[in-house]
Amino acid sequence: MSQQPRDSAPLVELIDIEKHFGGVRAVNGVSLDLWPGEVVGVLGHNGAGKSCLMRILSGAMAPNGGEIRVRGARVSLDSPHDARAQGIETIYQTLGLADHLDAPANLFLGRELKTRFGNLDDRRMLREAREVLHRLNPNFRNLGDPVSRLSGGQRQVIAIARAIYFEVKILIMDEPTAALGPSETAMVGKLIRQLQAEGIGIFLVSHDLHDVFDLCDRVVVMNKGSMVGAHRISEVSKDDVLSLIIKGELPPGWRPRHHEAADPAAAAV
Ligand SMILES: Nc1ncnc2c1ncn2[C@@H]1O[C@H](COP(=O)(O)OP(=O)(O)OP(=O)(O)O)[C@@H](O)[C@H]1O
Repeated sequence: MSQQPRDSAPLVELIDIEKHFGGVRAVNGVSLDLWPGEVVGVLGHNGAGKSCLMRILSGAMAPNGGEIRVRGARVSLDSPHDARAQGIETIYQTLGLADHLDAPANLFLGRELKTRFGNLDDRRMLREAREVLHRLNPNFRNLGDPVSRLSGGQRQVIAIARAIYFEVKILIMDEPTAALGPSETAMVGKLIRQLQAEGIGIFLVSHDLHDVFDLCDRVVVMNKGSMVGAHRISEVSKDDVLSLIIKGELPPGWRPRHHEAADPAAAAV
């Protein structure tokens, strides 16, 4: 879990974000921040507004209102390109990999390295891909195979490597373990902790409470477009979070669990 001191600016602040579709308030005045080295779980039923909020942060959807600040400065994220320029990258559940291409080609897809003569620099892309993939997983093999032949876990490694290579600061991960078996889920968990140790902030959109309690420092819960809870993971139980997801409120008489006092960052939430 993150033990980063909280004396710097947040990596990102979403302030009073609004998104409407006709009468549907998909995102209703949501404010949320993310700090370096922090993993924040974003939870909620289908239709709660998680995807819309994350799509707004990834530049894929324009909000109707609100403000986004990256490292303290107000930004306008009019496209995924704008978001990437701010160090914000999204790994969707589908991973966005081109199945017929190999790992290096996928890592550099759309951002290929060129020689000084303007040709594709395949040798350098292979060398750099090998370096970053092996840093994440020393057992990564089959760099020349189309990624369709790789396991779900290896495919996740490529998607994460792509983010790391391009120096992402804020990573949005959409259900990263939904399609994985137990050992690959554990490997992705290890990767997430590695990213966290490098100071990357992660929004983890998930329906899996086990993953959330295993990996996240904080959890935010959305219900019908509104944020109904934002808690350090140490102060809530799974039942508390389920109550927020289902009823939009904590159980009657709720009190924070007490062992969060051991976490020095807790006081700053
Ligand atoms: N392009 C769109 N046009 C109209 N309504 C939309 C659009 N995108 C989302 N919505 C509506 O906005 C609300 C929030 O949807 P959103 O996809 O953000 O929920 P979610 O919490 O991500 O759900 P899921 O877990 O199913 O992805 C829903 O009522 C949804 O029907």
